[in-house]
Amino acid sequence: MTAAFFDPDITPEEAHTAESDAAPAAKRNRASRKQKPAGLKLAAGMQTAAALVWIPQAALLAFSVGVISDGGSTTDVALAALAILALGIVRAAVEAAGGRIAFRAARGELTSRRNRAVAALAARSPLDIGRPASGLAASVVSEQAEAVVPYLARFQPIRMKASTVPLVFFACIFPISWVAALILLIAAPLIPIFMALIGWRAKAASEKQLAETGGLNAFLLDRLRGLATIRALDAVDVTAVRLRADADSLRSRTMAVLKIAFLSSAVLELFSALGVAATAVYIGFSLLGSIDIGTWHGRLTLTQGLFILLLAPAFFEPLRELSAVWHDRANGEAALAALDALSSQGPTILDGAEPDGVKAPTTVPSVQIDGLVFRHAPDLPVVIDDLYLNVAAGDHVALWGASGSGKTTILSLIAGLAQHEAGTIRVGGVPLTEDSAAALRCRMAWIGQRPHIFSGSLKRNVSVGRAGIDDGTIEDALRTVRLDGVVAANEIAAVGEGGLGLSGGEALRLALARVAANNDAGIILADEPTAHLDAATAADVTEALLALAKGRTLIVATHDPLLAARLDRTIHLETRRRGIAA
Ligand SMILES: Nc1ncnc2c1ncn2[C@@H]1O[C@H](COP(=O)(O)OP(=O)(O)OP(=O)(O)O)[C@@H](O)[C@H]1O
Repeated sequence: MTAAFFDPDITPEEAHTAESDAAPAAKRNRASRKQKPAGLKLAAGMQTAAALVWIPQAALLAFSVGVISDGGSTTDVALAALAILALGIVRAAVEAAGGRIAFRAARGELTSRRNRAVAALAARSPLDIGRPASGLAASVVSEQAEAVVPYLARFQPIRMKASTVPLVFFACIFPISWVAALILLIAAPLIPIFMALIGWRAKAASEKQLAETGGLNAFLLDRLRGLATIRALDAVDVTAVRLRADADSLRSRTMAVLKIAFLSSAVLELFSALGVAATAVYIGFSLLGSIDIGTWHGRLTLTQGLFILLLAPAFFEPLRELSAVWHDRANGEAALAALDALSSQGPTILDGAEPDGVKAPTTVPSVQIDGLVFRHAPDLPVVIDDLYLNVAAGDHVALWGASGSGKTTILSLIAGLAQHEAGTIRVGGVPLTEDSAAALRCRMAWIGQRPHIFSGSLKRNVSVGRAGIDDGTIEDALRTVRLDGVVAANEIAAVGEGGLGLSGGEALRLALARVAANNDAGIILADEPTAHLDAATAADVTEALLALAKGRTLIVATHDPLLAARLDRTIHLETRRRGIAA
């Protein structure tokens, strides 16, 4: 059993992924999250090498034109033409292979960061009020995270290209003409300077836009869940106005990001066009004989001039590509930061990084609590203070106390859903620790006040993705809780989201069926199972629960005197802090 069993916002599939590496992933440090995938370096190297192939191509092209202008025939340049073609093919192949490697590496990196974020979310304690809103988490993990791929697959290789290729081209041009080299040298640095200035603004704008998107998603999901309440309180218009305002704000943030993206492209096009034009003017006048400075030896020849002219646009090409992907960087870094924020540590459930092979008790477990102390956060007062509790194997007990006395908290602590501050909890004699929690939780079943029902068939709702639960077991479980006649178990969409189509009592019986299908659960933890039910339905649920609890340990937090009276004993909790030895 994992946190996902208790967490309505995590699907069984996510739970399965998260289960394997929840805690270790959550504990990885920030530095490791900043590492870039290894394949990207290779891809960047290949794309840079492909760009440099243009140098011999340009040299051969200039040489061929020079030969023809000196009266040579096309056969004199046939070999050069073939070499240009061959180099072109090599260049295209290397570039395509580099692109493919970069894309694969980026997708792999995104998948592992997504898994890390989902694992960290699954490991967060359900008692943690600082957990990210479900809509925000869903938006970051599914939608915003996609911005990581273009950032890693395009921006990273192009950045390497932009920092290498112009320097090599400069080194090729400088020995021929220092004036042409000087023109490029003056035009080139202006581009990164302006790009950096614009980039800072772009990143800030992009972060704001992503935050706004996440906020809007969280708001939307929250309000959709509470649609009935909103209607009942006649707050539809207010909600619509707020939604419209949020959507407007998102629109203006998106436009701000786009404005900056267009501005950065315009700046770059301007400087690269000026650089190429100035080089062309210089070479043109040099060839016409109007200018005879700028070369190291004599006047510029046609071959030399053409070679420089062919290299000049290619000199700016990587910088132009950099501009095209510049806002990928802003979006990508903002998405990485958002994923990292989801993966950041908060209060977690007990779930060890490397279970040390602790064996859960094979017989029906007892629960023994000694000197338990718990607070929800370091700056909050203690909720459970020095609690002693002894529940023998097979015992059925009620936790009784005023609202706020800590009944739900105690059940959560027994299930290891939060870390206690002091004291020990033993389940079947095994101390509940990071290492033993996962194994011990496999022996527990939880019935919450409002069990989360997933949209889909009853069968899927009973099995919730757990391995080893076959159709026969599910049908038996539904029969045990007398749900078999309510809706067809196999029907794909038998139940709507949040249990739509089931009454409150039926939803609770469905939660009981989940327990009935779990033969390993030696302890049942039930949190106010009869709350919100009418007397007849509460009696039904009580009967079903008691039938299910035969031969198992049962701890029920309840305010229901009829339910408490049916259990072996009642443990009274004082409101606030002090527990009673039981
Ligand atoms: N996630 C949380 N973060 C901070 N404080 C919390 C959190 N959950 C509960 N509390 C506080 O802890 C105390 C105990 O809450 P708990 O839900 O365990 O009480 P309870 O006895 O189950 O109440 P009820 O009978 O109303 O369900 C309460 O004062 C409550 O305000």
